[in-house]
Parts: sequence; C-alpha cells; structure tokens
Amino acid sequence: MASRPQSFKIHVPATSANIGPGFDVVGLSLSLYLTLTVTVPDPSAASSSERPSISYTGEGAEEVPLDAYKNLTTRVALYVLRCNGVLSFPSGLTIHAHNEIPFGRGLGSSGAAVIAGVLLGDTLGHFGLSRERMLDFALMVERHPDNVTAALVGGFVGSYLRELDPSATQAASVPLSEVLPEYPPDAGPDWGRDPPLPPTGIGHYVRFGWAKEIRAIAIIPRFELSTAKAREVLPQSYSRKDLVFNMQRLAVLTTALSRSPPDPDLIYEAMKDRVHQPYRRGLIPGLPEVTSLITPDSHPGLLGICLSGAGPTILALAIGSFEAIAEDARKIFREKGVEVDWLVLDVVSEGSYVEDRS
Ligand SMILES: Nc1ncnc2c1ncn2[C@@H]1O[C@H](COP(=O)(O)OP(=O)(O)O)[C@@H](O)[C@H]1O
Ligand SMILES: N[C@@H](CCOP(=O)(O)O)C(=O)O
Repeated sequence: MASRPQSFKIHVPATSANIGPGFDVVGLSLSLYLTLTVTVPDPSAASSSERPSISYTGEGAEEVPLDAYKNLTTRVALYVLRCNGVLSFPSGLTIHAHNEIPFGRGLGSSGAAVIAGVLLGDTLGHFGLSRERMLDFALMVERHPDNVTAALVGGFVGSYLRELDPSATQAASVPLSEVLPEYPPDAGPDWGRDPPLPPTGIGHYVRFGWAKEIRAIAIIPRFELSTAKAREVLPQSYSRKDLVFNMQRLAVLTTALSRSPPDPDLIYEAMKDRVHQPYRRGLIPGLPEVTSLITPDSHPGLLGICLSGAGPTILALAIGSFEAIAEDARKIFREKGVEVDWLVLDVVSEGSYVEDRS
C-alpha cells in the first residue's frame, strides 16, 4: 500500500453495447465520463478511520449509496484488493465521483462503475494488473463483455468469453452476492478474506477501425430500465433464421463502420437486429417506430439506428443532420408519452485511464 500521500484521478467512458446485431458482443466507448478523484493521505497523518469517505455529484447522485461497503465501485475495488491479499481500504481514503453517465439508460453506467472499481483497487494496491487481468475481474461482476471491454480499452470493440474448463467454469459461476458481498458495517478485517478469484483469460477482444466522421446521437428517454429487467424478456433460444440474420449483418457492420466515407445503404441494414430489440419493444414505447421511421432517405447523414445496450436510449450513428434526427425522434417518442433528452457524442479511442496527481 502507499507509503506517501497519493492523489490520482480515474476516467472511465460511457459505452453503447450491441449496435444492433452484436448482442453481448460489440461495444463503443462514448465521450461521457465517470471520473473519480482519489486521495490517500500519508499513513502517519491518516485518522484511525478505516472507512473511506465518498462524495458524489452528477448523474445518479440522489440514489447512489455513499457507504463504501454498498457502493458498486468501491465494492469492486475491495474485491480486487482482497483477491490480491490486501484486506481493507487504506485509512483516510477519500473518493469524489463525478458522473456524466445516466443510470439505467443503456449507456453502460454499471459497466463504467465496475471498471472504475477495478482501476481503483489496482491503483490503491499498486498491483500493476494487466488489462487482460483487469477484464477478468470486471467479468466476474458484469458478465457480458461488451460494455466493460469497450469502457476499459476504448473505441469500437468486439469481444468473446473463452470457454472455460469445468473448474474455471465453477469459479466464474459464483453468485454475484458472493463475488460482491455487501460488507456488513461491523465487518472485521477477516471478513470476506477469501473471495472467489477470477479464472485467468476469461475475456478476449479485438478493436475494430472507426471512421472518424461518424458521431453518435444518444436519444435518452427520461425513464430508467435496468439491464437485468431488459434481459429477463429475452428468449432462451433462437431460430437459425434469426441468428443468421444477425451474423450476416454483424460481419458487414464491423468493417462498414471503419470505411470513409461511410456507406449508409450498407450500414442502415447492417444495424438491424432480431435477437434482442424485438423482445424489448414492450419495455420501450416508441422503439419500433423510431428505428423504422428515421432512415437515411428521410434524414440524409443518418447511417443507422438501434437500441443502445439494453435501452431505453436509442443510438443513431450519423455524419450530419444530428439535430433533425434527434428532434424527430423526440416527436415520435412524445406521441407515445415519452419525454427524451439528447446528446451528440464522439466515439473515443482512449479507454479508461488513471491520471497521477501526486
Ligand atoms: N457511478 C456509479 N456508482 C455506483 N453505482 C452505479 C454507478 N453507475 C451505475 N451504478 C449502478 O448500476 C445501476 C444501473 O445499471 P444497469 O441497470 O446495468 O444500467 P446501465 O445501462 O446504466 O448500465 C444503477 O442503478 C446503480 O445501482
Ligand atoms: N448486451 C447487453 C448490454 C447492456 O448494456 P447496458 O448499457 O444497458 O447495461 C444487453 O443488451 O443486455
């Protein structure tokens, strides 16, 4: 642990997963951030308090727990610390979180919180974990790789989970409540001493190219939809026809989005999906209308339109007409009784990073 005062910032981008046909496979990192400002005092000057002090501003400030043993980011950090032999946070730790990523909207807020926790644990413990090992820790918590991988490495990313051998499968199937127990307030230093270690090499990824002129319009309904709820409505199995439909489009999409100038005819069709969006429409009034009525013909500059992550945000990729696309989507949503906010975002090529301020 640190033997001198330490001050650092952690920056983690928002993400949009799936991009139509790439359910649980592809993700994009976007220019909205969760930022932690962390200070660890000199141990001799620290108070005897073990408990970190957390403050929080921005999105989710009214609902996020400020108790380090309940907050998602600090629970993940403690998991990383304990797996690497450090049983508690350093004394006098202070964390200020500023969050621009709305909760429960399909913009990867939980994935960002998890990655921030992994980086926090790694930096506090001076472990120097590789990116691959960090991904293992993140995947023990968020078990689909698309958001956490894009948040960690940045850009447009495809990922898969390795097929694990039986013992590693068992290790990776530990219930989340055991990976991330809500530490009781009176927990002593021995509590949670042997957390389940992540198997090594769970997640593998590749970064695709991205045509710089393509920007992302996030049309964000003013209601939350938890990812867990939006996954419950999905079927357990799919027809060959629907799987082939998605695979054909995904194969084309990953290269089509890297080409300048981007081809709207190719991309619009390649962003269609039959694996998750049709099943989620009951949870998101206006979803089928927005994705079918806004087209490259009606809005020159639009390339494609889809649900962002598990929703309810709609992601439109475009090289122009940003305001017209967003305002027309707003009108369609309003007819369904849904109010929205919208943002034009860039795809950021840099993923998460730690900025040393000591
Ligand atoms: N910065 C954060 N700090 C702590 N918890 C967070 C943070 N961001 C998100 N969460 C948790 O994740 C939940 C949202 O996760 P989820 O349903 O997966 O939606 P999203 O699509 O935004 O990732 C929030 O309700 C909150 O419990
Ligand atoms: N592939 C996942 C992605 C969830 O993303 P989120 O940003 O909504 O958490 C899914 O579609 O369930």
